[in-house]
Amino acid sequence: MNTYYIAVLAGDGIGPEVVNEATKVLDACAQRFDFSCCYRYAEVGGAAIDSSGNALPAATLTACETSDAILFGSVGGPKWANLPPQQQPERAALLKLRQHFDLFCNIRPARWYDGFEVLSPLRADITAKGMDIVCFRELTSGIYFGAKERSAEQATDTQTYRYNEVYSIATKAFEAAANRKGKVTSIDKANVMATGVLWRQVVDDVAKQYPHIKLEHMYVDNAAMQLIRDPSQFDVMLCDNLFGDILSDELAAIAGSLGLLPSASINTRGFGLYEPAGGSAPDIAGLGIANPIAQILSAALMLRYSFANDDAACAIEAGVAQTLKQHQVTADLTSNNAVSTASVGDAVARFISEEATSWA
Ligand SMILES: NC(=O)C1=CN([C@@H]2O[C@H](COP(=O)(O)OP(=O)(O)OC[C@H]3O[C@@H](n4cnc5c(N)ncnc54)[C@H](O)[C@@H]3O)[C@@H](O)[C@H]2O)C=CC1
Ligand SMILES: CC(C)CC(=O)C(=O)O
Ligand SMILES: [Mg+2]
Repeated sequence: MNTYYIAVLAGDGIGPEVVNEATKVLDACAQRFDFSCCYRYAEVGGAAIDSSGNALPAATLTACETSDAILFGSVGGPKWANLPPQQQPERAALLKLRQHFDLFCNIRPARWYDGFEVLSPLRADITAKGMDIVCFRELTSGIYFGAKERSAEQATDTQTYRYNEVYSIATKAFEAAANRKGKVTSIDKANVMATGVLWRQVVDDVAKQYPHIKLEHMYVDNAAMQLIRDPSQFDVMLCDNLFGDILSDELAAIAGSLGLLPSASINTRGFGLYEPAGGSAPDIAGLGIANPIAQILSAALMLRYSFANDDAACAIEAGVAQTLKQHQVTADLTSNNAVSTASVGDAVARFISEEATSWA
């Protein structure tokens, strides 16, 4: 029987609540698909600052380095927002982990689900019903990692992209498109940014190796508008670090909620960190109402990308679709009869256990 070694870093805000549901679902999968999970729980983010003064303690890094994958909740919140920038949980823990493990490739799939009431006005628009998009975001370079300066009078962030960095993420996007609808939309701001011009040139170079893939370039401002106007026109979106961060929250809103959007951040060796696209949601933390689906679907991506267990990943995704269809949804997706975070996790886990025979 395979054992999957997983570092579990729940972090702050809703992190612990939703991570708990993801491990519940993983345990149901382990029983059904005959593997075992060895969890290495470790502190990260604001919680780690509070207990040890360090957002990414050495023991946490060791837990990650000795595991096959990281299941990550979220970090940050108002309690730590006034720390010096280098010590804040988002930079000192999350960006550091992304950089340490070279997790250059961030994958955020966003799709339309049936069956729950529409709170987002975008969901009322029939065009959103065709949405099935995967966003490939460059994750370890660009403006988040460039040199920064700040004085009382001015502040500077620097964006640098190297040919190889763009090449690597673009190749991942084209590979994905070859197994999907065969279209890549590359997002940039080449009309005003030097990095945008380089980005476009490199993507054109990569495209030459994929003659059957349709490539279109789109400026980011137009992309933000086109997504709302007609998300079904997109298949694979290819973005730099900043634009991918922003547009993926938009994807989540079109799908219905930030609580639906998972992410995989992987390196060339298949090692990955799996986390919801959203943050620690301090406004709802501790209330038992956070949507755990983004975290649960992130666990599915972990099974697919780090453990090559597509059957178990598909079972989770089917369980999520079924749970949404049966209107077992948290308050972000309905104005009446919302269920708790734990109830959604229970419903997905039950589906995996009870529908086990049909997945044999
Ligand atoms: N990967 C990470 O750890 C990230 C951390 N953050 C940090 O999280 C903190 C809060 O940031 P915000 O800008 O408020 O963004 P956020 O993503 O935490 O929340 C934005 C809105 O979406 C809602 N939301 C998010 N996830 C949800 C879920 N699973 N179920 C239901 N509703 C959900 C929140 O309640 C809030 O109204 C900040 O410290 C920020 O830096 C933000 C993004 C990513
Ligand atoms: C620290 C932030 C860059 C995290 C975030 O917003 C994201 O990865 O989507
Ligand atoms: Mg973000």
